[in-house]
Amino acid sequence: MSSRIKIKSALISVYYKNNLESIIQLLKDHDVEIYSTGGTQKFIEDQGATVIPVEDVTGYPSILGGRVKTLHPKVFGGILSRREHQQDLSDTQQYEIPAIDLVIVDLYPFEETVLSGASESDIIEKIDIGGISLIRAAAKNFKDVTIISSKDQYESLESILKEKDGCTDLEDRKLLAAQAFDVSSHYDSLIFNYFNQEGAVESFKYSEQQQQVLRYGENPHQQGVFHGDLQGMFDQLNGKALSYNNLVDIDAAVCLMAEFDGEIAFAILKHTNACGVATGANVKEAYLKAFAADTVSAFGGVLVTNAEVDEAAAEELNKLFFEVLIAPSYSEQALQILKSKKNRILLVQKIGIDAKKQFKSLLNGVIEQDRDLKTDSIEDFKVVTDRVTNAEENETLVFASKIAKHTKSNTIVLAKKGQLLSSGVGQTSRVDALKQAIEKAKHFGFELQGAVMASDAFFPFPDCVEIAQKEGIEIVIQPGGSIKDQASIDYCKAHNMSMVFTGTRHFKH
Ligand SMILES: NC(=O)c1ncn([C@@H]2O[C@H](COP(=O)(O)O)[C@@H](O)[C@H]2O)c1NC=O
Repeated sequence: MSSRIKIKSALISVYYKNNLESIIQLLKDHDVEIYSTGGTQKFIEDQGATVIPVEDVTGYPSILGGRVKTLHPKVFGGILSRREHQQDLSDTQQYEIPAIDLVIVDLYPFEETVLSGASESDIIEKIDIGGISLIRAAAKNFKDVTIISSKDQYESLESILKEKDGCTDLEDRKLLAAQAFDVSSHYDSLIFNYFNQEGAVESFKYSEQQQQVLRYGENPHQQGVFHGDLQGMFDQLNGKALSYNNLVDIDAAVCLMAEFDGEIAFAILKHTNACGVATGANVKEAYLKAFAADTVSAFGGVLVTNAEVDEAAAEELNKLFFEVLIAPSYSEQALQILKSKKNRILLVQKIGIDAKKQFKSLLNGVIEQDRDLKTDSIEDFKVVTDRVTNAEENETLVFASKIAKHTKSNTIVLAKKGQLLSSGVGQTSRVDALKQAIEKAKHFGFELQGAVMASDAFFPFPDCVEIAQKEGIEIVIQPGGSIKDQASIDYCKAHNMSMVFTGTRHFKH
């Protein structure tokens, strides 16, 4: 079988007409017979090309407001007929069905319409039926037909036609068919998810059309790929390619930093946990306070801030060996300083995370949950002791609870005004988490008198408040909810401590 096919006829039906001009010119140059639908036909004719209206083939006008225009045996017969199949040949001859060698479609913009907040009826009208059918038919018959299933593929069609003198090869057509089924299945997944917002149909469809191959997976002998639009979220200004672990840490860093709205903050993360977090009057101050919490763990860390990195901050940051820095922007001078290390990954974060759901593969499936979008605020506080907290203490409690929320369970966070002192992370018991936090804070020279203690989940026993009180910690924030809450409350009351309940647990597994 000769795999190279000369394109003699094309059906073009596209929503967005732009960038089609050079394709039309090429088809004209190769004397390709062009069939087309209403708006597309007009656009092509304006380019000076002759077009056969699809109505001339079907014998029907476009009806039902455009819901039916190409859906006809004379169109689909011309696409689906196998050129070397006797029965197909005699059928197409008998019914005078013209062969169509190339199909170019750009679908109605369903996703764009949903995102625009359009009404349900407008959204329904943007479900393309004829176009998707053309795409699937042409892709099925890739042995004989070339399918261009989106405006994003015009450039590749142009180069194939130029390079191969108006012809396509089997490999081209098969690859384009795979791309076509990618387009059609992605389109249908979006429609399904729109229809199944309440989850009535027990099925999971997650579709991403972009991907980035990562430096490697969790370890160098594992391969890794990110499925999604990384470039839409970050500009990488410097450094080596991102790895799987980088992305896991970057995600944790970005989620933590999203908690700090309206104040300059800086965080240093290792293996998804913060080892330094602080707010400050400027990035340099916030960084130095964050770094002070653990000058050892910061080595090789993932750093994040929510304000422009200026020269003063960059000079300090440059003294540290770190893996990744994420910021909304960098001054020219800061960039010059930070780019001095060629492997150092510098990212500009352009947008936040707007996903409402989280997914993870486990066992032989995928687990899904709502993202934890609850940030504990002073309005949530319920003081359960006689000693109440003042405004400044409340601010520190909010600060500490934000960090606890983004730290692996079990965690205990110790903080003073706008500064993480230490935390115990991912421990199998809450007491161990507290002991780890106390030891770390002391190691890095912090005085615990006046510090607050935040816990991601309730205290099952009064042991943590006892240990904390003996270290001079007098203010505690926790969700509450243990059947033994009263034991911790009684201990706090007996020792003139304050205890605040938030009512929301923040486990992070
Ligand atoms: N109904 C049909 O038979 C049909 N055939 C093609 N389309 C779509 O109509 C659009 C082009 O329409 P026009 O050329 O009239 O601007 C394309 O996005 C194409 O995918 C159709 N429209 C929707 O289903």
